[in-house]
Amino acid sequence: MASVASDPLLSHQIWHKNQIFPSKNPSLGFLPIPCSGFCSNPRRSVVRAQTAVIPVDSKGVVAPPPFEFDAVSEAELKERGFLGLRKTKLVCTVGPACSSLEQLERLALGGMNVARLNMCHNTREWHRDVIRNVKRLNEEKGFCISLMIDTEGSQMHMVDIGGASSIKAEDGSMWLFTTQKFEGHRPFTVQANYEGFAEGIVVGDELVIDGGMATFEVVEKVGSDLRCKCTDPGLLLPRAKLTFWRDGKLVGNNSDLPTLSTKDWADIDFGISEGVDFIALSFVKDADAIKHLKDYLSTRSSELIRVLAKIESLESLENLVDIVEASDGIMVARGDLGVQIPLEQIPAAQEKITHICRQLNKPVIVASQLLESMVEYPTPTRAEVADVSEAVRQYADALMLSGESAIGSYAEKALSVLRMTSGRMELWSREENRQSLLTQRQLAVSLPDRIAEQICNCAVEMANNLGVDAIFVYTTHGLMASLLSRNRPNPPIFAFTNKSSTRKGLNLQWGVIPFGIDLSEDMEDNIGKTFNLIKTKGMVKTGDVVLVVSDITSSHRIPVFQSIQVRTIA
Ligand SMILES: Nc1ncnc2c1ncn2[C@@H]1O[C@H](COP(=O)(O)OP(=O)(O)O)[C@@H](O)[C@H]1O
Ligand SMILES: C=C(OP(=O)(O)O)C(=O)O
Ligand SMILES: [K+]
Ligand SMILES: [Mg+2]
Repeated sequence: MASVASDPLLSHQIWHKNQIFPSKNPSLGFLPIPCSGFCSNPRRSVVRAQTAVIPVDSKGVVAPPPFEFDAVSEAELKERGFLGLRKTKLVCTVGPACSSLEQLERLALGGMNVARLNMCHNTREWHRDVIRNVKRLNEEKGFCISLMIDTEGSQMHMVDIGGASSIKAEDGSMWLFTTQKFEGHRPFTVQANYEGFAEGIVVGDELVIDGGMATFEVVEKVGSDLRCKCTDPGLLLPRAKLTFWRDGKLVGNNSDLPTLSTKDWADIDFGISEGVDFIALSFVKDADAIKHLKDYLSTRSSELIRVLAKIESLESLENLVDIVEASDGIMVARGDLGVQIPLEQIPAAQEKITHICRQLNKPVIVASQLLESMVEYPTPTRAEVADVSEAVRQYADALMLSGESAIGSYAEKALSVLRMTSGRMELWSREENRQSLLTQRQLAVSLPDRIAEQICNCAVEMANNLGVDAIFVYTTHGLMASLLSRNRPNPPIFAFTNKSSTRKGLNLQWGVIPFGIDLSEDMEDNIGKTFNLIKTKGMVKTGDVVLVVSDITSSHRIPVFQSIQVRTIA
């Protein structure tokens, strides 16, 4: 079994500055683990990952790999032991600052599990190149990075401001908010993107820019335009969001805007044709849009594409449980949520959303402004580190970088802050045995599903009590793996699946390391085969103790449907 002393996280109780921050002393590394292999800058890499060997036959034809694993998890396991494996998953938004093959590779080595493409920005051709780069890295270098597209959605916002990066609105200044189209910039005039933006708005209403960057009062309606006086000075940024408030409540026409615009559907078709793994739906209002998109995907794509609902509007909060039930996962999109609800309500909303997701067994991503200052600066604020820690303490499945990776100067470093901070908080939660404090409501209704759920709950209790090194689960659609993950066990969950979409989907789930492998009907055969492969790769060794959970039909001679076994690696 992995001893405490062999676990770098456990044996180094004191947070060492050089784990995140580059030392001024060049002899002290950026990270505790030196880099070898294909990373060019040793100060920037996290783990040694070896290039996967793709079998090629005598005619040069590439054979399907018999066993797909994640080179980064493999390296992390060898370096840090079972308990040192990171459980919280990391999502990076890919933008111009990190889109080259080399930059993506560095993010992959830094622990990126999912690459997110925000379809609000850039062209489809640009996104296609990124998708192909990520797939190439997966194939050639043995990474397991899933791909997510995030729809633009419909929202009221200002259009560009004639190329300016911002405009100052002074206290008491008068402005026209208009739907007229014009090129360039006109003083004290702002173009809104949506013709009906002023419908239902009355004199005296408050117009808030970007959730509080500046505030105006509506003083006159001029046709479909609004004349407004600045009451709280501030900055207007390109595409700044517009919301109207009356008596402390949101008013206006956002709800008339479709969840999926024509452009969104075209982006979704693009995602299907490029074979993405997740589609994140912006400004979801209710479960209907999710169901509609899932139906559409089931007829258009042979592989399962998972649909994530972004909770970023008042309406989505009102229909939260239905939305969580209908979707394959959730993103707490705090950027726009902070435009639609008062900022001080976001922490409670986040905690509630993460809790409901765990109860309903859906993965949840906490997103936006986690390390916002790192877009410009090489160190995070203490408050940002505390925010990241809080999301990990709440057992969110994943954390997301937005501008920090898309346009920031310190993408890899921001990723390493997420990695080190989450590792630290996971260790603390284990030491405090915090997962046992969380009671779970029963999910399943049918007897087979209830059995699966109970097996997973018991398996995790056993795994924690026995202190096993790892949990192995054999799963076709990922249900058993996700039910194990839901219990947030101490040991890592190695999930073996024969479906590529299951492997990429499980990538977003807390504590799950997915492997691709051919599974047979014979469970003993599967167990023997995976033990051998994992041992050959040096990921387990003789004497390691593994708790094995399976839900795949065994051979006709021994029809085992679900089982828990504790095995020692021979
Ligand atoms: N594909 C891209 N091309 C260009 N810029 C991008 C891209 N993706 C993201 N960005 C930039 O990164 C910033 C942060 O990304 P994100 O949070 O996803 O978007 P937004 O700020 O629009 O909500 C964006 O404001 C945008 O400036
Ligand atoms: C993640 C978010 O969505 P987007 O970046 O697409 O606005 C958000 O609003 O927090
Ligand atoms: K978006
Ligand atoms: Mg948003």
